[in-house]
Amino acid sequence: MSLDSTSLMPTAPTGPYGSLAALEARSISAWFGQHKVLDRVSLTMAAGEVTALIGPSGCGKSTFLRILNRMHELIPGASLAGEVLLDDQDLYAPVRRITDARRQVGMVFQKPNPFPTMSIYDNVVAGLRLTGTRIGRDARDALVEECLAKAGLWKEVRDRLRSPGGALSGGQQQRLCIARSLAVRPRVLLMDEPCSALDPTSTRRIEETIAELVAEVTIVIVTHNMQQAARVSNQCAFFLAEHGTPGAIVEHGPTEVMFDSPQDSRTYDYVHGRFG
Ligand SMILES: Nc1ncnc2c1ncn2[C@@H]1O[C@H](COP(=O)(O)OP(=O)(O)OP(=O)(O)O)[C@@H](O)[C@H]1O
Repeated sequence: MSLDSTSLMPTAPTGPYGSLAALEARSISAWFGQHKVLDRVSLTMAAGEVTALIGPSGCGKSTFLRILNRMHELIPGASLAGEVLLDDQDLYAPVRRITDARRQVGMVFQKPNPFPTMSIYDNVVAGLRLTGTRIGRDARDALVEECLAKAGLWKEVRDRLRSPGGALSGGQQQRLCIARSLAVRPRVLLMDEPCSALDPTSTRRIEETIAELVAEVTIVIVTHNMQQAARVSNQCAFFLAEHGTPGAIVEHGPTEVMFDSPQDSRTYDYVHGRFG
């Protein structure tokens, strides 16, 4: 597949976004009990870019993503080795609180998961309570509008902010989840197949939102949709777990190169739909 003129691939920002952060994974290995599922994976996810993680089912993409915001360690029996650095600071340093790591590295999941009975407004600010952030009413109102606007949802919900989040369509719920993630001002946003439960129109809107958001937050997205990886990402990393071995990165680089002239024939075969 070649990249075409419909690409939404954003360019790295040149604007006044001083807080853009790079995320670097160094030699990450992961286990569930005795089962090793990732083997020494290293990847730098550049500030102000969208990095897509691609590869067949079961090669460890979601596990890798969960390690990037310290969710992996919550799973009973799960363990890991290696380092994750957010702007050169160790995310797993003993002095760093886990809630702080999650605030700085947010996550949007495959299935939209707003609090269904909570209002749209309260959904957006729900993360503030969890992180113990206190702000006044006016600032809160402004934050809700800002985050809903950034998630591309403000115009659709501005007149019904007190309606329950669960009353929105699937695509709107996913954009509400993006707004909720943004409200705590993360420096990195992880997205685990955020469009796989959505129709093509909602998918397109989320992709447009990603293209706009990357000006202020570094994005890492797992996707099985190669057209989507081509449209939204600047960089791609191809994961593979061959013949029962733990997942590893075969190749990574600029998306255009990964699709048009990768070094490894397995990368070419995968992105062109020949397996997986
Ligand atoms: N909670 C868990 N307990 C035990 N094993 C797990 C758990 N979660 C994932 N695994 C195993 O870890 C390996 C990697 O799974 P993971 O979900 O990270 O892969 P993936 O590439 O994201 O797959 P998919 O594309 O299907 O989501 C698989 O062998 C899977 O069975």
